[in-house]
Amino acid sequence: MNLITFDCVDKTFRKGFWQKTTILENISFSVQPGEFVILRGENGAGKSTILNLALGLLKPSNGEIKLMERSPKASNSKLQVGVVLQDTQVPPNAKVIELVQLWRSYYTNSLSTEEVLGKVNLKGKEHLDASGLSGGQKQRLYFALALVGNPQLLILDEPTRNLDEKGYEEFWQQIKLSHQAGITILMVTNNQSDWQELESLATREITLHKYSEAPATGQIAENILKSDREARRWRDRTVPRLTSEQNTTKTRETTSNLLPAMGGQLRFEILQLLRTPVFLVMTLALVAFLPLLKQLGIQGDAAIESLVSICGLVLFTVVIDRLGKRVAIERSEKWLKLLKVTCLPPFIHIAAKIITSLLICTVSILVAFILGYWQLGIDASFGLWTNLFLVLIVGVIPFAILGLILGYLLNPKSADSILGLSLIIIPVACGAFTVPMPNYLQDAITLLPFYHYKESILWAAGLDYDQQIFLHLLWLIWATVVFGLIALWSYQREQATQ
Ligand SMILES: Nc1ncnc2c1ncn2[C@@H]1O[C@H](COP(=O)(O)OP(=O)(O)OP(=O)(O)O)[C@@H](O)[C@H]1O
Repeated sequence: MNLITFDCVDKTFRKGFWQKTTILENISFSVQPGEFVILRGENGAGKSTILNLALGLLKPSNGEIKLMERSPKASNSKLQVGVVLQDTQVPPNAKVIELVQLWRSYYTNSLSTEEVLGKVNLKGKEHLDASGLSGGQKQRLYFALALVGNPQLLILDEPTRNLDEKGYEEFWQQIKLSHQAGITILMVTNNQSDWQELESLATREITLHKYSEAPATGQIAENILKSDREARRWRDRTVPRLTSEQNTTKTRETTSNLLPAMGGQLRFEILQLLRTPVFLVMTLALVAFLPLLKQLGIQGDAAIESLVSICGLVLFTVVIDRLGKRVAIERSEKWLKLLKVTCLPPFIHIAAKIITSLLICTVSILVAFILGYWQLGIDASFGLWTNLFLVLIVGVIPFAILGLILGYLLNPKSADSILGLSLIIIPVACGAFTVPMPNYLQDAITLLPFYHYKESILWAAGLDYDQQIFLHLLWLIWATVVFGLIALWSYQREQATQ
C-alpha cells in the first residue's frame, strides 16, 4: 500500500484571466510505509504545491493523486495524517490547550493533551493565547497539532522554521522517535542544518526541478539514501515491533469520530463567540429598540408586525453577516487552511457555525418576545409564541447557509460590501419598507426565498398573509437543499483555489 501516490500529475495556475503558468508537469512518485522522504528543490520549484495537492488543498490540472489510498479531498483520507504547513495561522482568542483539545476531538486514537504538549515542550504554556505565541512557539504548537491524532504519516513543510537551538534539538528528537515508532515522513526543507540530521534518517530524496529548468529526464529525480532493509533494521534496533493484535487495534481505531468532533467544534465556536461578544451585544441592542415602539403608540396587530419585522431583520443580519464575514476572515487569515488538513468533515464545520449563529438568534428572539410581552403588551397564546419562534429560527437556516456560501467565495472586503448592500436591498425587496416598484419586479420578488420567509412569519404570527403557507414552506425547504449543495461545492472550490 502506498501512503501517497502521484500518477502523471500536472499543475497549472491561472496568471491573469487568459494566461496559465505550468508549475508541475508529469509528476509521478509514491511514498511507502516506513519511509522518510525528503523533498527538496529551489525556491519556487513547486514543493509546497506538491504538499497542497497531496492534502487535497489544491486540485491537479491532470493526473491522479491518492492519500492513504483515498482521494485527498475526502476528509477521512487524513485520519492518520499529521501535517505542518507553511502559511497557516491559529485563530485569535484561542488558548493553546483549546486548540489541542479541539484537534483531539477529531481523532479516535488521539494522544492525551499532556502527552502531546510534553512532546513539544509547551507544558506551562497551555493557557496562553495561541495567536500571541512567538514564531518558534507557534511552530511547536503546529507540530503538536500534527502529532495529536497519533498519525501514521507526517507531512512537514519547513518544520524547523523559527525554532531556537533548544526547539530544534527537541524537534529532531521527536522526529527520530516518531520514525523509530514506524511513522512515515515526507518532509520539505531548505534548511542546511537539517541535512546533518537527515543524513542518518532519510531513506529517499526527491529533487524537484523548476518546470522551466527541468532536464529531459523530467522535473523530479529520486535518490535512494538507505535501502528498505537497512531502514527497517535501523528501526528494529530501536523499537519493538507492534504485535499483530496491536496492529489490528490501530486499524480498527481509525474510523471517524463524528459526534466528539461535532461536540469539540461546537464548544470551540461558542468559546470564540463568548470571547468576541460584539455580535451578541449588537443584536441585543437592535432588539432593545422595541420599547421605542411603545412611545410611538403602536399596539395590537401593528405591534406584532413590528416585533416580527425587527426579529426577521436581526436574524437575517446575524446569519448573513456573522457567517459570511467570519468565514471570509478565517479563510484570509489561513485558519481554515489549518483546519482543512485535519480529518474534520466539511459538514461538521458548516453545521457548528450554523448552530452557533442560531444560538445568537435564539437569545435575540427570546429577548424580543419578552420585550414584546412586557413593553408592547402583546398578549398572544403560548402556542402562537412557540409557532412564531420555530418559524423564525427554522426559516432562517437557508440564509445562514447563504452567508456561508458568500464567506467561502468572497474575500473579507467584498464580503463586507455585498453583505452591507444586501442588508438594505433585501428588507426593501421583502416589503419591510414600502417602496414603489413596477409589477414585474414585484413578481420577481416572489421567486426569492426572502419573500417566502416573510410570508411564513406573517402566517405564524397570525397576521394577514397570502394564504399559501405550504408553498412558502416548500420554497424554504428547497432553498435549504440548494444552498446546502452550493455551500459544499463552494467549500470544495475554495480548497481548489487556495
Ligand atoms: N495559488 C497559487 N496561484 C498562483 N500561483 C501559485 C499559487 N501557489 C503557488 N504558486 C506559484 O507556484 C510556484 C511554486 O510555488 P511553491 O510555493 O510550491 O514553491 P516552493 O518550491 O514551495 O517554494 P519555497 O521553497 O519558496 O517555499 C511559485 O512560482 C508560486 O508563485
